[in-house]
Amino acid sequence: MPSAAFPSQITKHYELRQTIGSGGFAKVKLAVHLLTGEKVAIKVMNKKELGSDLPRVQREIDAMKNLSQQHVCQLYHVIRQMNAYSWSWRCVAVYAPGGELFDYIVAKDKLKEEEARVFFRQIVSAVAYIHDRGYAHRDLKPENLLLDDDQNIKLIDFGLVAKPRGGMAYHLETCCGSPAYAAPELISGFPYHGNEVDLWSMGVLLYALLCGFLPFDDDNTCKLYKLIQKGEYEVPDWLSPGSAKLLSQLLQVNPKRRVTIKQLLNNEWMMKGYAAPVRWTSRIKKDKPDPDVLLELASYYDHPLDTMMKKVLEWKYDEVTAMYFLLCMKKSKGQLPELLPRY
Ligand SMILES: O=C(Nc1ccc2c(c1)CCNCC2)c1ccc(Br)cc1
Repeated sequence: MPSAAFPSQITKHYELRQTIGSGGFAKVKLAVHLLTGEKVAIKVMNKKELGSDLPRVQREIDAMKNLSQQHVCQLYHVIRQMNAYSWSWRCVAVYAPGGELFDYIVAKDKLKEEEARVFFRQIVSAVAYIHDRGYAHRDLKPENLLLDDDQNIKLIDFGLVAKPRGGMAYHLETCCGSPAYAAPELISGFPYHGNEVDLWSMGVLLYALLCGFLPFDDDNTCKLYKLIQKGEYEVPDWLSPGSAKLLSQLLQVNPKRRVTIKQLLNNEWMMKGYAAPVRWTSRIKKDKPDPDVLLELASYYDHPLDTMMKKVLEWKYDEVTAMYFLLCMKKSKGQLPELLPRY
């Protein structure tokens, strides 16, 4: 156990604040990065809650290290504490002051089509990006979609992500995710394709955004599964014909008839009021670090610029990676010249 004399890696770089989320096997705490003053979220996972599900933690961390996009929650720093008897992981990531999209929908009852479209375009952007990188999320639901301080979507919780060997063509055998958002083929136990499962969950998500309740809902899980496998749901009269049509394209029981993520990018409903298809490629260029931030880091660590560039490009998700991303955040808020203390 770290003592006051030997501060843990966490307290060396972060000031822990209140718990902002907990559930399942993880707890999320708000924290402040001491050097930049930026707020971060720290997801604490330990063996006690996870049981032997260490692979799930490893999957989530590996996925988050490979995913960097404007609508995917950015991982900053991974701190693991292992001893002979146990282990714990702390993932430092973007803090989302807007909280969960779930709470936003509950507070507003349901969203107008125009507002739902803004969010859904960002969700499609995030999913198109992770699918292109060969990942299926498999647990898409409003609780795993957070809102940042500009009310932009940040996708989290890659604990159930699947990166089948050879991209998305392989069937995934495991059943997972949250029942109300689970695709028929997933709950039937048949082999399924992760990307098709994600599209079904996005249909349930869009329905929840537009209606304020779920298309398939029953307290009894078996009855819920039967409803999902039948694929019949209520179409409230406030839904526009365009919304109803898109929902029918997403909530197709036969995954081969379901709309694909690429078709969604310029789908008629998605394009209403917009001049361009959904932009899904990443605006974050990890292979070309920001020169202003590099300069600030090189000055702080007292390294030549090319040495600092090499250290950043190792992407170790240590304090250097955290400093890089947090200084990028400060630059985006016009605060970069605020010099870091020099030792
Ligand atoms: O910011 C996060 N979560 C969050 C959840 C709920 C709320 C917030 C953040 C904002 C604080 N008020 C309560 C509402 C968050 C960020 C990254 C990760 Br990984 C996991 C959670």
